[in-house]
Amino acid sequence: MGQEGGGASGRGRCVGRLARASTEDGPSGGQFGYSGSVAAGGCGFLGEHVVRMLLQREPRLSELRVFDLHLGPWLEELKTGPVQVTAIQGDVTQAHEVAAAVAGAHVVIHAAGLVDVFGRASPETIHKVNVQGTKNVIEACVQTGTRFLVYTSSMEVVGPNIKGHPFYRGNEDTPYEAVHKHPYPCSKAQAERLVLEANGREVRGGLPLVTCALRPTGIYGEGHQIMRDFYHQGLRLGGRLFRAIPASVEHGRVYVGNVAWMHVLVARELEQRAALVGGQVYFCYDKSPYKSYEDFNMEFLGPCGLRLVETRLLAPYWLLMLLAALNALLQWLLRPLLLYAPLLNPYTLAVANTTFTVSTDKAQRHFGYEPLFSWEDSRTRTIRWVQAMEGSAQ
Ligand SMILES: NC(=O)c1ccc[n+]([C@@H]2O[C@H](COP(=O)([O-])OP(=O)(O)OC[C@H]3O[C@@H](n4cnc5c(N)ncnc54)[C@H](O)[C@@H]3O)[C@@H](O)[C@H]2O)c1
Ligand SMILES: CC(C)CCC[C@@H](C)[C@H]1CC[C@H]2[C@@H]3[C@H](O)C=C4C[C@@H](O)CC[C@]4(C)[C@H]3CC[C@]12C
Repeated sequence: MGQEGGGASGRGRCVGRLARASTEDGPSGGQFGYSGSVAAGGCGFLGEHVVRMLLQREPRLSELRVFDLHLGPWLEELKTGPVQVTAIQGDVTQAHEVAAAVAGAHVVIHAAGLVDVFGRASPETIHKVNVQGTKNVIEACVQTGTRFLVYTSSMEVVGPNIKGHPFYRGNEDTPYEAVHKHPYPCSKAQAERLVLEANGREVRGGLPLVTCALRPTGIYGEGHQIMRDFYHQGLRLGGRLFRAIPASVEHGRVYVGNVAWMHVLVARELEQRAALVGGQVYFCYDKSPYKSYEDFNMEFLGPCGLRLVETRLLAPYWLLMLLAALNALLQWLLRPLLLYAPLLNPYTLAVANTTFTVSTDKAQRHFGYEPLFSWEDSRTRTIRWVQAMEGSAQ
């Protein structure tokens, strides 16, 4: 009952209102009732938006458990509202901590993960967090009787592939040769498969588990670390960024508020539409324009005082490939001494240089998704966030 520690081991740390997080609670519908949710990874970039969206847009919610390895201080402000918010510091790789956090909840939104395409973490760690962590979430649902699971997958499950084939305005059924080598997309693909295969498994209490996976393209918005990095880099370079990738290479981007909304909506609809939505994948999309990665970033960084300098003649593609290879070599050589993980490496260059855009209405057809934020709103909110950043030129 109300144990500080949040988990059977006492390792997971509960802050805020204490809640029962023991695996003895029994199947959902128990103490926390129909409307208890778990947001795993709830303190990350996307996770924070999911948490806030659940509190704003899910009137039936009575309890929300925010489970994360690193808890954010902003959770404190949520504790005065009508919903019981319980912050649980825990690790998805620890099965007992996950089971304790999930027990008795109605639905789990699993957005915890290691997002690393820069070589910061080892392939083993990426696998452990993204694949073993997801296995633990699934097993926790099965053992404790939680019936509904929404998994944050990624466009990277599909591509871009190692051959650099473009995926142009594709949808969930578009044929594409998905071949991965990098640990991050490999881990996301494996985890997504596990989630989809778990659909229909019998959970404690005898009812079937209902799962689905959402595949965001590159998410942007308030809290986006790479946008922050580009902005600060631009400030250091005297208000300039240098174009590295041709403007003709298009990237699918989606606003974080719309990705969060899609998670909340599908979590709400999973029960009523289990037969249709269970076991399905959905790209996350909105009305953000198709542009190159750099031109898209300039939609926000431009109004904040940065300009994009054309350098195609100065930096031809072969030179970028050389620099990317050099960065990879330096990373390997320096590893025993320090972590060298620049944005440019052979993998990020290949992704940045391959068109990947989606055009679909599957989420609209299956569970009534419409973007909550227009492109104009998404742009304004992101610009305001950049302008408010420390060291801002504004
Ligand atoms: N950012 C994007 O553009 C993007 C695009 C597509 C999919 N995704 C997916 O969305 C999810 C969230 O990504 P994000 O961009 O918010 O990343 P993020 O790093 O900001 O958030 C991930 C959260 O997971 C938590 N976490 C990491 N390891 C954990 C562990 N062992 N136990 C518990 N919590 C742990 C982190 O502390 C963090 O709060 C990820 O699964 C990612 O693969 C992100
Ligand atoms: C030439 C370089 C300087 C350009 C650097 C840009 C590069 C760091 C960007 C370009 C595309 C970005 C990825 C893309 O938006 C989608 C995803 C999927 C998501 O699941 C994780 C993040 C990721 C891989 C983005 C990472 C940063 C990338 C590669």
